[in-house]
Amino acid sequence: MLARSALRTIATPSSRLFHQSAARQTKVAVLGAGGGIGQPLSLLLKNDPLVTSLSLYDIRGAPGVAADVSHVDTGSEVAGYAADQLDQALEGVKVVVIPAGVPRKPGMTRDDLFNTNASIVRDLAAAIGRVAPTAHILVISNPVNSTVPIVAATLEKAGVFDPKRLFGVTTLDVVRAARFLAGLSSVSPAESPVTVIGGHSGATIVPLLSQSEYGKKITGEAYEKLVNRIQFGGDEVVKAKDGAGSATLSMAYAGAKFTHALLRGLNGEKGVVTPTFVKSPLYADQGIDFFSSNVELGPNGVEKIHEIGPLTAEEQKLLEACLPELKKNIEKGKAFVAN
Ligand SMILES: NC(=O)C1=CN([C@@H]2O[C@H](COP(=O)(O)OP(=O)(O)OC[C@H]3O[C@@H](n4cnc5c(N)ncnc54)[C@H](O)[C@@H]3O)[C@@H](O)[C@H]2O)C=CC1
Ligand SMILES: O=C([O-])CC(=O)C(=O)O
Repeated sequence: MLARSALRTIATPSSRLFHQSAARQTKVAVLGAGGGIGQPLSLLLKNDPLVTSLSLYDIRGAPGVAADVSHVDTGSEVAGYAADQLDQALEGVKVVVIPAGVPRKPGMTRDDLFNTNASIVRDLAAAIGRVAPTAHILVISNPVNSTVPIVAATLEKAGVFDPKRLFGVTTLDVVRAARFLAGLSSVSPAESPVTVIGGHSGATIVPLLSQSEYGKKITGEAYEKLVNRIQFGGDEVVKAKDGAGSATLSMAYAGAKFTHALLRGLNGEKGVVTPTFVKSPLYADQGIDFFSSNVELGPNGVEKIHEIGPLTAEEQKLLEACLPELKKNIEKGKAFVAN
């Protein structure tokens, strides 16, 4: 019986194949779905053929967003959940994306968001640990360098932490790097991918331009400017929005892009590699146990953490500036849960 339906799947055209893959029940939840990122992210996930069911939660407005998005004529089912329905929203989910929390205003650092967002993320992580302990968790809420360790420590406390299933979403840095480099090199961003390592804030964002075909051609002042723009791209948007928040649309795009990459890996596709902030052995000997580098995604989440490869003297200097700040951010997150 199983074999016959599998054969039918292979024989059907691609639109049916997507439909048939609905049988896998890849249910994705967005926590913070009513917000500036959450709304366009929900729309983009509704359009992802690998998402078969979408569960939208927020303390405000998620049922309305769900009703709206549910009319889009793609195959997935959509449900919205109100403030007191977090547990229902998490039932049976395989992937949880978290853009819940406050964004920056001009003059603030991401770390200034810690006081508000740390407890939001901790409480959501505790609910995931209770209701959906085997879900893959994608953290967007800032400061990512601290919120990811907060989720890890919360799950650890509950006895359900699996480092293969926790990801800080640093994809926007990768998206910006490719876009900015493409502009300088007069090529399409698809031709100018850049690996970005470290964390997700200012000096902790380390683009490895020397490992990119077009990036290695950028030198001198142009190199300094490009690195600075990648590291402080978030500030560019915060300033332009002038008090109305930070990146939402490009972040929704980046969040949907990373979610799709993870779903491809979970579905067994080989060779899906992208930077993400995970529990990592790369600098653990220096007390830095979370780090973003290229990670291969597979059926269990993190399949393989890649080495960072050869660095130029300039990149080595960037990394030296990154590590102490990243360490402080990680320790702050851990201490919040421990105390
Ligand atoms: N990782 C990254 O690259 C990026 C991260 N961000 C971060 O994403 C977060 C969200 O940004 P925006 O969507 O612009 O903010 P927003 O204020 O527009 O939306 C946040 C949403 O979270 C909801 N929320 C608050 N507490 C909640 C809780 N306990 N449970 C569920 N939902 C809750 C709010 O009701 C709101 O709808 C911020 O922390 C921001 O700094 C933003 C851009 C890029
Ligand atoms: O800059 C911010 O606060 C939001 C963010 O993380 C980004 O755009 O990279």
